Amino acid sequence: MLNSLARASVSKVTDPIGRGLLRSGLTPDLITIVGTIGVIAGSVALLATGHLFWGTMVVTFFVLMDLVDGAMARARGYGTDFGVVLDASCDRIADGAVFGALTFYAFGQGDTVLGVAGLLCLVTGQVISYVKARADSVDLPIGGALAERAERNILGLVGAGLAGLGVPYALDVALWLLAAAGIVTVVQRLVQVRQAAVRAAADPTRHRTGRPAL
Ligand SMILES: CCCCCCCC/C=C\CCCCCCCC(=O)OC[C@H](COP(=O)(O)O[C@@H]1[C@H](O)[C@H](OP(=O)(O)O)[C@@H](O)[C@H](O)[C@H]1O)OC(=O)CCCCCCC/C=C\CCCCCCCC
Ligand SMILES: Nc1ccn([C@@H]2O[C@H](COP(=O)(O)O)[C@@H](O)[C@H]2O)c(=O)n1
Ligand SMILES: [Mg+2]
Ligand SMILES: [Mg+2]
Repeated sequence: MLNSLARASVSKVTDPIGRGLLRSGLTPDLITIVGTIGVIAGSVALLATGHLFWGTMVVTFFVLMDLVDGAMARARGYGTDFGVVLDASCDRIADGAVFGALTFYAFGQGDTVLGVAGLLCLVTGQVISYVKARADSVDLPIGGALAERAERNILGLVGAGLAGLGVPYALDVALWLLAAAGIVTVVQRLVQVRQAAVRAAADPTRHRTGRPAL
């Protein structure tokens, strides 16, 4: 949702940053990798150990680098196939680190209910993206959805940041909302794929190669 709504406005901020970083000799791939390592480090060292406020700050800074590598690719004039795969793979690793760390923290506190919410966020977040990737791989383009990556990161990080500031139940509310939205979004994406497949099957111009059932 935010991806389609906010992308153009966010680009007004990230595009000049991307141009500057490119001029300084850095590459989009390097920014993708540094951003991911930063998210992992912040998640493991701070979020997982209960330093929720500073963990949120550090992770947010590095998560935002994911918006800058694309801006650098645009400033350079082209993205690469490797960049597309690297960017999406690093997104999955970063998401796993954030929600894995919050889950670890919750279980470490003896809060099994919060831990289960964290696990649901972790798994549904990965599945939401996986369904889209598999649909892309069989040429079934699908549109936006309820809890895409930006929404997942914002909800998880705002919950963790507010909990770090001492707001009671902030993380519980955020993770349970996200777990519910995540489950709804998995179903929504599968329905979108089904509808796209039905449309494709009815399209006489679509090239059918036929696929061996492996
Ligand atoms: C009083 C509060 C105290 C608590 C403190 C809170 C502090 C901060 C709290 C929260 C802020 C969190 C910000 C997190 C922003 C996350 C943005 C983000 O994740 O964007 C990624 C998203 C998608 O990116 P991609 O296209 O690269 O990735 C695709 C995605 O992974 C798909 O997965 P799916 O969505 O399907 O599950 C894959 O399918 C696909 O393959 C993959 O390519 O980008 C967007 O959605 C763009 C819009 C983002 C809007 C975010 C608003 C952020 C706010 C400010 C931006 C300012 C920019 C400054 C840049 C500075 C850089 C250092
Ligand atoms: N290392 C990279 C990273 C990204 N790209 C290109 O940018 C697109 C993603 O941009 P975001 O702002 O959404 O991260 C990606 O699909 C690639 O086209 C790249 O080439 N190399
Ligand atoms: Mg990126
Ligand atoms: Mg990305």
